[in-house]
Amino acid sequence: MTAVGIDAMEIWTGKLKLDLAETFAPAQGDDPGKYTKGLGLRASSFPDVYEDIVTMGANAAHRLMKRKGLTPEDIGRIDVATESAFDNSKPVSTYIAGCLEQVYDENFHHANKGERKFACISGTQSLDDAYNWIRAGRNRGRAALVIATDTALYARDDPGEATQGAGAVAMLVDEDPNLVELSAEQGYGSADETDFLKPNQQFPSVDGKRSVNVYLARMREALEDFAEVAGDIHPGDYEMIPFHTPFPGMVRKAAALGYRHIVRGTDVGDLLAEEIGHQPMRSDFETDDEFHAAIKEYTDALTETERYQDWYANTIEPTLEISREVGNWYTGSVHIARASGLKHARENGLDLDDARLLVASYGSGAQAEVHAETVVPGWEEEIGALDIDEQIRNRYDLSFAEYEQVHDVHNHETETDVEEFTAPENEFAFDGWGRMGERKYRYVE
Ligand SMILES: CC(=O)CC(=O)SCCNC(=O)CCNC(=O)[C@H](O)C(C)(C)COP(=O)(O)OP(=O)(O)OC[C@H]1O[C@@H](n2cnc3c(N)ncnc32)[C@H](O)[C@@H]1OP(=O)(O)O
Repeated sequence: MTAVGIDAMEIWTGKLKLDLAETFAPAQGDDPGKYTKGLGLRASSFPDVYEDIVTMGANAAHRLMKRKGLTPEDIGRIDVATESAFDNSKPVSTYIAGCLEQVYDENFHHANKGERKFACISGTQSLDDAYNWIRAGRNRGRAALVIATDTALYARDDPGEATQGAGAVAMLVDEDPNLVELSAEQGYGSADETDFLKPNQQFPSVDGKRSVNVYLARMREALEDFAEVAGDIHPGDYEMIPFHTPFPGMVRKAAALGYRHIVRGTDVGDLLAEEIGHQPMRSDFETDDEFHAAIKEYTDALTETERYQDWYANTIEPTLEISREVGNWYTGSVHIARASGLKHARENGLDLDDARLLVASYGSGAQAEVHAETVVPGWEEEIGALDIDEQIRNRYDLSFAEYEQVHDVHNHETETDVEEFTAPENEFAFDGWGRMGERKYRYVE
């Protein structure tokens, strides 16, 4: 079977930065440790006044096409995943194709375009769609462009405000990929949940604490389902595990639960039992409360072991480096986690040729999905082409008063006239409104 997977990717961060410890925490009257240690975040990215989900997605896609020497005729499909769409009918992919057509002689008239919605997991679902389209032999030798783009903004003073972010990830899905090959096996954990939703509103209604528990419950189901189809998982099977990362503290919780689950019945589980005792079993306790207290105590002890901490430092920590600087990008989040892990490996001289990744996606509402990926030779060159560190460094550092203005600029309910903080250059920028209320864009040299 020909390998199908991600051939190349590009990342585009919103060009403004809100420093959470230095700027946001003091204004909120919070201890900076809540952000840096508790949530695990240093900063959030925000779009400048001329940026939105279309410009960020189009800019990421344009860089990708330029670097790979592609023209619109090479692309048979453009799928955009977002939970920040501003139109219930016209998909963002048509806006992005329109932008790209300004800079290419050819057009995308024969490319299938769509928009995927299922909260943050729709980025991964769009990869599935592209994978299936190629596997079905419907691609006529062409590749698919998958773009995950979001402005993850919350209402002012919502607890979620600490985890905001904005950016886009563009991925080229093709046969014989140069980055990762996707596995056919997938595990799902899916249920009708009311934890985070936007019923015809821009900013989410969130039950934050519940959303954390729903994430963990669905992720556990997905892991169990994946093991059913792919076989038992050993902690040594996967070099890295990129998770959906709304904030790194969420992944800290998910990783501990995942590890506890996968070591059961393994040699690693036996060694841990000698050190901290066996995992509590429900049948040993009279009540659920007693059982849950014992599980918490066991998990706390587990995360203190050197064995767990080594595994976490190698398998999880590298995937969180970009996220700590940019916040939650919803649909793009798990894809920056993958890029972050691979970038760390390249910078530290790790040989990941043919290494396996376990990729764990999540979307509120709620669904988790787990699949495996194989890193393919060529990955170092692809990852080495990313300039995300430079983009992160070059962001304009907002004062709190400026942050308040920027939040208003992107709030659909408020009208405010704010000067741009950075100057667009060689990129697409928002250019005002059309006669039917559509957004217009231009390429700025
Ligand atoms: C949205 C998606 O993308 C989909 C999902 O993944 S859903 C799952 C994640 N949910 C979200 O991201 C929803 C949006 N976020 C939120 O609603 C909120 O940010 C939140 C509920 C996650 C946390 O908000 P909060 O209640 O204000 O924070 P709070 O729980 O007090 O503090 C956060 C952490 O910092 C710790 N902390 C607080 N102050 C601290 C300090 N000074 N030093 C160190 N740690 C500190 C807390 O103990 C807590 O850690 P634990 O959860 O491990 O106990």
